[in-house]
Amino acid sequence: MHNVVFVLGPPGSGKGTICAKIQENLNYVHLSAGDLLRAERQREGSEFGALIESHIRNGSIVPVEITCSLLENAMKASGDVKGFLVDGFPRNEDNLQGWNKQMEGKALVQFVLFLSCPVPICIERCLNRGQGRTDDNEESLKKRVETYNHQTFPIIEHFEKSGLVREVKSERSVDEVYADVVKVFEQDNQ
Ligand SMILES: Nc1ncnc2c1ncn2[C@@H]1O[C@H](COP(=O)(O)OP(=O)(O)OP(=O)(O)O)[C@@H](O)[C@H]1O
Ligand SMILES: Nc1ccn([C@H]2C[C@H](O)[C@@H](COP(=O)(O)O)O2)c(=O)n1
Ligand SMILES: [Mg+2]
Repeated sequence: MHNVVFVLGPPGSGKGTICAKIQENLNYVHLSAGDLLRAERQREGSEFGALIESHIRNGSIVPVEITCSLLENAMKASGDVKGFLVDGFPRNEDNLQGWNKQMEGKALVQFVLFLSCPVPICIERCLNRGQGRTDDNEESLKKRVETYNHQTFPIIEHFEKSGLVREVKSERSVDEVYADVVKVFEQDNQ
């Protein structure tokens, strides 16, 4: 049974940055759904490359059959670990239903780490990110924020109903955000 922490928040809220620090210090394995999709997009012979690129540019969400299989394969390849940080997933109802169907009996969701951050700050961070992403531009970001507000935030509200959400405000410095994230993991592991 894989232990899983979902990490959600608007684009640019710091999910990847914080997950990298958790992986380094708290023995969780960071799986970014976005990174896995970008790798699949580039994979020689992938039948999904064009589809993935179109969704990424459009800020829309790739069908869960593709994303969830990439996540499950990555978990299987990681062997026996303390747990997984599943970054940027589930991002919509299709993701959630697909996860429940494919991962039933295989994964236990400990909690959802929600990095909340005002959208203008998020957009500024993405525009200054400098990683050459095809979706770090005004047009894609507008659509990504729309997707977050209308499709992803309802998923956070779904988990909130079960008391699984741990919100950390992430407009502060990385160190301040991370200090509070460590407290969340410490409280959960008590
Ligand atoms: N607390 C912070 N303060 C200032 N800059 C930050 C903070 N956290 C992350 N950043 C910077 O903001 C940018 C976006 O961070 P990151 O890639 O971690 O966000 P994300 O939530 O994974 O975004 P996306 O959903 O687009 O992948 C990066 O350039 C990162 O260095
Ligand atoms: N569950 C997911 C996660 C990501 N994607 C696509 C669409 C996102 O805008 C893009 C980038 O994700 P990020 O690196 O910003 O977390 O990847 C998706 O379709 N489904
Ligand atoms: Mg990210």
